[in-house]
Amino acid sequence: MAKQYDVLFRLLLIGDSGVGKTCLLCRFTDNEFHSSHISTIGVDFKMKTIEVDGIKVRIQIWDTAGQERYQTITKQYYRRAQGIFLVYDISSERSYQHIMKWVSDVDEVGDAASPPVGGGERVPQREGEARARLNASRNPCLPQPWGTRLMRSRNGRWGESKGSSWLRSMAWTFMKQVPAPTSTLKR
Ligand SMILES: Nc1nc2c(ncn2[C@@H]2O[C@H](COP(=O)(O)OP(=O)(O)OP(=O)(O)O)[C@@H](O)[C@H]2O)c(=O)[nH]1
Repeated sequence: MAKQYDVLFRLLLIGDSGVGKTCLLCRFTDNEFHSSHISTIGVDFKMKTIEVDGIKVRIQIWDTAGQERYQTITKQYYRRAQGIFLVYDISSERSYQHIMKWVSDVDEVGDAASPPVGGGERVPQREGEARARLNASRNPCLPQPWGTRLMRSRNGRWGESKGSSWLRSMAWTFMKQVPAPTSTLKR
């Protein structure tokens, strides 16, 4: 049977419990939103295949539990990921400040970029979105928020633009050993 994709990317979502990681993933893969919060237990994953410049890219996204008690399990997935999304709730300064902690967890197993730094408590949605854009523009290591585009590697475009205005959560990814898509293409 013909291979259903040319290149596979393994990506990971991390961040505090309740910031919207599972929702972000459901919106991306199934275009669905669930208002209930059922905490992820350990890890879960979803896949989606998209076509970029004629290349079939299969994206396998691992959704991790934000709760502390699962971290021994979830950390085991960091090393195998080619990209990691740091997710926070733009209406919660606390979840944003915790991004530092998530980055240092990732640092323990590989490369990481410096996250933006903040202060304060509850942040109004518009301000949170504006800050997210500003932080992304200030730090070239952190690509644009999810609402603008999914991912962009240093070697060129291979992600998909996916605007979701309803999203409070913003995600960034920083690249770790991302291969140029062409190097892994089926010939
Ligand atoms: N209003 C609003 N609510 C959201 C949004 N994203 C997620 N939520 C809500 O936030 C809650 C938590 O969402 P989840 O996606 O389950 O959070 P999570 O980060 O996966 O949580 P853990 O699995 O515990 O780590 C749910 O009640 C969602 O409905 C959003 O963009 N807007």
